[in-house]
Order: sequence, then C-alpha cells, then structure tokens
Amino acid sequence: MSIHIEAKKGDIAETILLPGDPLRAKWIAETYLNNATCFNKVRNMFGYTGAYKGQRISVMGTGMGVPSISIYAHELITEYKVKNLIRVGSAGSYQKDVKIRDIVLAMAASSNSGLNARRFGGADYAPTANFNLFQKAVDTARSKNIPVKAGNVFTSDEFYADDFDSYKKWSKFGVLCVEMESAGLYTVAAKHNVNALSILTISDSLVTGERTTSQERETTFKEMVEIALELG
Ligand SMILES: O=P(O)(O)O[C@H]1O[C@H](CO)[C@@H](O)[C@H]1O
Ligand SMILES: O=c1cc[nH]c(=O)[nH]1
Repeated sequence: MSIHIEAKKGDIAETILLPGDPLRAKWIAETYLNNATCFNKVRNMFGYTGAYKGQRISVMGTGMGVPSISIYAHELITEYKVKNLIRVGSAGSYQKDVKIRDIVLAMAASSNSGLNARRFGGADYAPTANFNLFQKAVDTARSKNIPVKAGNVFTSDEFYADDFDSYKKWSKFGVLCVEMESAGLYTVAAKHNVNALSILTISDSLVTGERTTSQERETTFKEMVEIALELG
C-alpha cells in the first residue's frame, strides 16, 4: 500500500496502461481484460489487473496534469516495481494534417511544465519515449493496419491557455498535438530507469475547432488501447 494506491505488493503487473481518465481505465478493464480485479479505488483513481491474451497486465487512471501522473508513476515504479508505463491519452491537434481520431506516438514531449523547469534549474531536459516500446508500438500498429503518426508532442500545464494562438509557435516548429502528462511520465520513468511510452488519440483540433464528446473520449478510443495491450 502506498499513499495514493491501496494495492498490495504483487497486485500490479510489470506493464500498465495509464489513461488520464479513471473511467477509461474501467472501460479498458471491462472490455479487454479477462478476470480483472480492481486494485485501487483511492480517490476513485480506478486500477485493475487482469489478463490479455494470457499475459498479466494492469490499467489505472492517472488524473490530469504532470503533478498527478508524476505521483502515480513514482508510486507504481518505486512501491510496485512496474517496469513498462504506457499512457493511453487524448490530445488536441496542432496540425492541419493531424485529424480527429488519428493516433500519435509521442517520440518526445516538449513542455511548459513548471515541475521540470524547477527540477533542472531552468535548463532544458528532453523527455523521450523508450525506444523498445516505441519500436514495438510501430510494429504492432503496422501488423494491425492501424495508421500512426509519430513525433514531438506538447505537454501543457494548462488546458485553457490565456492566449489561444500561443499554440501556433509550437505548431510551426512541428509539434503534433497537446496533452498534459507525457513529459512528466517520461521524466519520472527516466529517473528510475524504467520504460515509458505515450500513445495518444486526437480528441479535438485547435486548428479546426472540431471536438469529440467526453463519452467518446471515455469509451471509443479503441485502436490506441489495442496497440498498447500488445506491449506487455
Ligand atoms: O484523456 P487524458 O488521458 O486525460 O488526456 C488529456 O485529457 C485531459 C484534458 O481533457 C488531460 O489529462 C490531457 O492530457
Ligand atoms: O490537453 C489537452 C487534451 C486534449 N485536448 C486539448 O486540447 N488539450
């Protein structure tokens, strides 16, 4: 039992899927896992362990933002010995050709996170995906005929920016989309020498203004989950 997770040692698999939304975690467990048992209800941050194609695997919500995912990633790694942390999140597109429901593999995560700025004394650290997980995700997507895009994403501390157009600078420099956790996840994983990857589904577009509903974000982003489940 850790401060934010009530699971016993051994209750959590070495590989875990991490959606921001705990109800997406519940949906993943109910839809894909055999014999899933719930290991966490603290703060309603639901976590489950079950089997997928005979492999033991876990899924748990992380909440929103770098501080929240950093807490859960830290406890999962240090208290529960989790080795592969795979975020399955939603993101807003920064590019015309990154469309609603496209899947983006986050090779790296630029950020305005206050947490990393403080951690590295104002210097730039480049949070990056684990190469083996990344390569396996690309191969899995190819074998399932699921098209993916890959590149730099932006991890923001804010969902509602004061200056909406500020995203255009990142867009101009090739950043594909915005979300709120990957830079934190990659940094905590690197600190503890374990593996992390973010697989994102585009839920809305800052370019066109289109967006999906919260219900769709909870239960219909299947393809990224089907890629992630193969990475255990
Ligand atoms: O859908 P999730 O995984 O929560 O990811 C995105 O959605 C939330 C904002 O709506 C932020 O957590 C952002 O990163
Ligand atoms: O952080 C996020 C996630 C989805 N869509 C956004 O615009 N921002």
